Amino acid sequence: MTCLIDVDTVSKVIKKEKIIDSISCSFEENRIYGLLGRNGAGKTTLMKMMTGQSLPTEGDILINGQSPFDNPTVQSQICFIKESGNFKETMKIKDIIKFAPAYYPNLNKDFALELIETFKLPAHKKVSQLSKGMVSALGISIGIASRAPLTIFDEPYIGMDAAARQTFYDLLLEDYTIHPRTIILSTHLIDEVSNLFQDVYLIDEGKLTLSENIDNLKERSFALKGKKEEILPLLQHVQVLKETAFIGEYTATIYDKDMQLPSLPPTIEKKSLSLQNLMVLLTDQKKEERV
Ligand SMILES: Nc1ncnc2c1ncn2[C@@H]1O[C@H](COP(=O)(O)OP(=O)(O)OP(=O)(O)O)[C@@H](O)[C@H]1O
Repeated sequence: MTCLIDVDTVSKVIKKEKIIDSISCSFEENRIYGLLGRNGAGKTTLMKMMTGQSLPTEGDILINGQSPFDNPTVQSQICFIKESGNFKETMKIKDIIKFAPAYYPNLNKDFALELIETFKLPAHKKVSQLSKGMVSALGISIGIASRAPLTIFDEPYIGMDAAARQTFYDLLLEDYTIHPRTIILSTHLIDEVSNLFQDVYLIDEGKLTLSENIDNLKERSFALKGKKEEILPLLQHVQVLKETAFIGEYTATIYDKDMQLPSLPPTIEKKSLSLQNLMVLLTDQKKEERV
C-alpha cells in the first residue's frame, strides 16, 4: 500500500493556543478513513493543513512527497468539501458543474449531473436560492464526482435528512468500489457511517489518541457483565473505560488494545460496543470513578 499523506510531528498554534499538538500519522492510498473527535478537538485545523489551506507551525505534511501549500499540482489532486462555504453564492448549480473540472481534473461531469438529479437539485438555481440541505447535497455531489485521489469531507451533510445521508453513503461506497481513492470523512454521526470506515483516527484536544483499523477496534472493545469479583482480576492489562454496578451486577466497558484479555468463563457475558460509544468513552474527560 502506498502512503499518500505523511503527517510528521505537526503542531499548529493559533493566537498563542496550541490547537494541534505534535501529530504524526499517515494515510494510505485508496482507503477510507474516519477522522473523529469532539467539537473543537482540532479535526478541521488538521484537514486545512493537509489540504494546503494553512501551514503547520511545526512539522511537515507531505502529499506524495510534496507539500500541498501553494502547490497547484498537489492541489489538483485534492477535493475538500467543508460543512459550508464551498461555493460562490451567486453561481448556479449548472455553472458550478460546468467549471468544476478546472479545479478537479478527474471530475466526471455526466456523473455530477446524475448525482444532482438523484438529490433532486434544481440545476438552474443559484447557491443563494438553495436550502441548507440542498447546498450540502451539492457539495457531496461534487465531492463524489470529483474522483480526486484525495477526497476529504468535513461534516458535509448539514441540513440533509436521514434518507439523503443514506443516499450519500451508498453512492460514495458504490463509486469508491469502482474508482478507489483516499477518502477522509470527519463526522459526529459515527454509527451511521462506521460501516464505511476502514481506519479510524481519533483526535482529542489536539492530540492523536488513536489510529486503528476498524475491524481491530470492533473486536477489541466491549462490555463485560457479571460478578465483580470474577471480572476485576481480568482487567489488569486492559484499558477500563467505564464501570457500573447495579443490584449485584457489575459491568466493565473495556478497550483491549493489545488483546491481553484471558478467555472468559461462561458466567461472564461479553457484549459488543458501538463505535460511537467507544469514541465517547475514549474522549470522556470525567473518567469514571471505580465503583
Ligand atoms: N482562526 C482561529 N482563531 C482562533 N481559534 C481557532 C481558529 N481556528 C480554530 N480555532 C480553535 O481551534 C480549536 C479546534 O478547532 P477545529 O475547528 O479544528 O475543531 P474541530 O475538531 O473541527 O471541531 P468541530 O467538530 O466542532 O468542527 C477550537 O478550539 C477552535 O476554537
